[in-house]
Amino acid sequence: MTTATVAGTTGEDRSDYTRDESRAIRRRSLRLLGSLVAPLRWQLVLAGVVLVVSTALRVAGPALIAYGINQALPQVIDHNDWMPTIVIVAVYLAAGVGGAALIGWYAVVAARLTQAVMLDLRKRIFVHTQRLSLEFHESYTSGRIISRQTSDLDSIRELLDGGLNELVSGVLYGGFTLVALLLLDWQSGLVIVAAGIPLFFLMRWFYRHSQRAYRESRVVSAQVIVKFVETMTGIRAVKAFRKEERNDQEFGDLSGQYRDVNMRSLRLFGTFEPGMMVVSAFAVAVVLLWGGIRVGEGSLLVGTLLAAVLYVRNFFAPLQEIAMFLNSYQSATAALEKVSGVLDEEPTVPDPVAPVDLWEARGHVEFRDVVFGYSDERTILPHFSLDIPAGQTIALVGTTGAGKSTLAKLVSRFYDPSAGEVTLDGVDLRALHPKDLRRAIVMVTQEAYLFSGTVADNIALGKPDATLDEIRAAARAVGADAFIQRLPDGYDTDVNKRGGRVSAGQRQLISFARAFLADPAVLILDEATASLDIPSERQIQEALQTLLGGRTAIIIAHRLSTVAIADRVLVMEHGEIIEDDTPDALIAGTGKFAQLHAAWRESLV
Ligand SMILES: Nc1ncnc2c1ncn2[C@@H]1O[C@H](COP(=O)(O)OP(=O)(O)OP(=O)(O)O)[C@@H](O)[C@H]1O
Repeated sequence: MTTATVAGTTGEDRSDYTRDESRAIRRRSLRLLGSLVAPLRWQLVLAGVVLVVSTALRVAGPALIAYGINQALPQVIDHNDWMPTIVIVAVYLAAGVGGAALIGWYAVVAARLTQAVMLDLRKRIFVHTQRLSLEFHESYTSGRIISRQTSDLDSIRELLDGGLNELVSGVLYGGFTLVALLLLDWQSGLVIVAAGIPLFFLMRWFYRHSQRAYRESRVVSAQVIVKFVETMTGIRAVKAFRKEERNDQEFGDLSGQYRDVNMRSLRLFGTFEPGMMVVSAFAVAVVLLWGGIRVGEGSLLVGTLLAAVLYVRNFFAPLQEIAMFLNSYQSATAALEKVSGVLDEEPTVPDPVAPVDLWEARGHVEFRDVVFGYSDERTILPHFSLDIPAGQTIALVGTTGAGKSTLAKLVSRFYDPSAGEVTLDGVDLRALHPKDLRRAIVMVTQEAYLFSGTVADNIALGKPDATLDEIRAAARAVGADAFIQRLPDGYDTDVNKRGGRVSAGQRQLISFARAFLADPAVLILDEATASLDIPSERQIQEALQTLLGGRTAIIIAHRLSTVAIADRVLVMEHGEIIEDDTPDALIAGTGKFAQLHAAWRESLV
């Protein structure tokens, strides 16, 4: 089981994991890797066989040279017999060309495997993060998600593309070389075995230190991306509040930190690689010296000594590659840890296992003794009950932070209550299939987000199979048709192109058309008309009347003028309803709403 302190994305920004936490994270990463390669196992086996055969052919080279010098050459010198030499040369060539061809084939197979794994992982991250609940996205910034999808995936690809191949082929090559050397001249083979001791310690030292450095590097790299994305997405606020200089400073600090962490890991590499070269030089020197003495004594043939020297050198060459692997491995495991954390997150509003059918909702919404808080520390709605009959229009008013948007989020099931239930036509929202829920309940938010594409595409979001006539009818109903007609390409205007840019009020109208087309039983409206000028507000009030007709509506009313179209007004404070009546009755009374209304009327004169 995953340790709670590092479950999912918890503790993601730390780099000081305990042994148990490290183990839990490693297990999670391996599980992910396993699930990625499982469907490709037969291709992996094929790649493995190709690699073993090609490595064996490559390792045969020095042994063939030794044979040629020791056995075939004397035949030429003593008997002018070229046959053995020709045979050896032919075999040597065949092994070389065969090994090269197989390596070429292996490279293609391995690349195909890598691309398959990357495709799967990329899609999984997208599908999964999109599925995660709003709660996750509200705390895990988009910058961090971008960093998972970009730099982390790149590190993993680098590992699979280069590193892993190098490790497997390096280990195989080293192993085969050692066996060949032991068979050819066991005394030289022992030199390699002895060199293994300092090599082991050197590798362990490098691995331990670089693991930490790479983890830190991933954390800081994500912070750099988060800062960048946050600044660019909030560029209007940045400019409005002249935050540029402070941002420059903060971004500069983070980038400097990123450079320092990278320098640290590169410096480790700067000690590790020369260390290996020294061990390699000593090993070759010892084999050459000891072999030379034995050749002098007549107990070793020159060809064997040459092959032994070649083998020792060849043995160390892939070790450099393995060091490269450790480098990309550290970076990729740190990335894999983060990615596996995101993929381990579960939606906090899970889909029902056995959904209740609700094809045609009437729109009766009820809060039954609901308790809700965004965290355990603070309750926003303490024992909240509310009954909204089908077809009623509710206006929610109240001080800022009273819990109006929270109510809306619960009705949309962006969150689930911690106790009690929210029902639609008597069915707990948790039991509804997401498709039924989204068809029955639509929330129009303040931001009225437009996706890239045409105006028609944006309206059609409400009903993907809508015809252009339906789209136009919806736009006409909410009074959006006139301005859309005036856009450069009418309904086909690209909203992201300069000429297609629409104003805040027009955006709001497009999102009304979208909701009208969706025709939900329950419409929630986070009504943000505060920024609109009076003519467009009037236009929007008219659009609202059309939009709300014949359905249950919950309007978070920021402007008291909206309240007039409601059947019922709820005044909220600290997560409770303090007044609940028709607008006229409330205005005639002496309560909070009457005071608010009186103050508002005065402000109009
Ligand atoms: N995602 C969140 N995480 C934690 N707390 C939150 C979150 N969203 C809102 N809150 C808190 O819940 C309380 C109710 O917020 P809510 O947005 O429902 O108020 P509201 O009545 O809609 O306010 P406003 O009129 O300003 O939009 C506030 O105290 C707010 O700090």
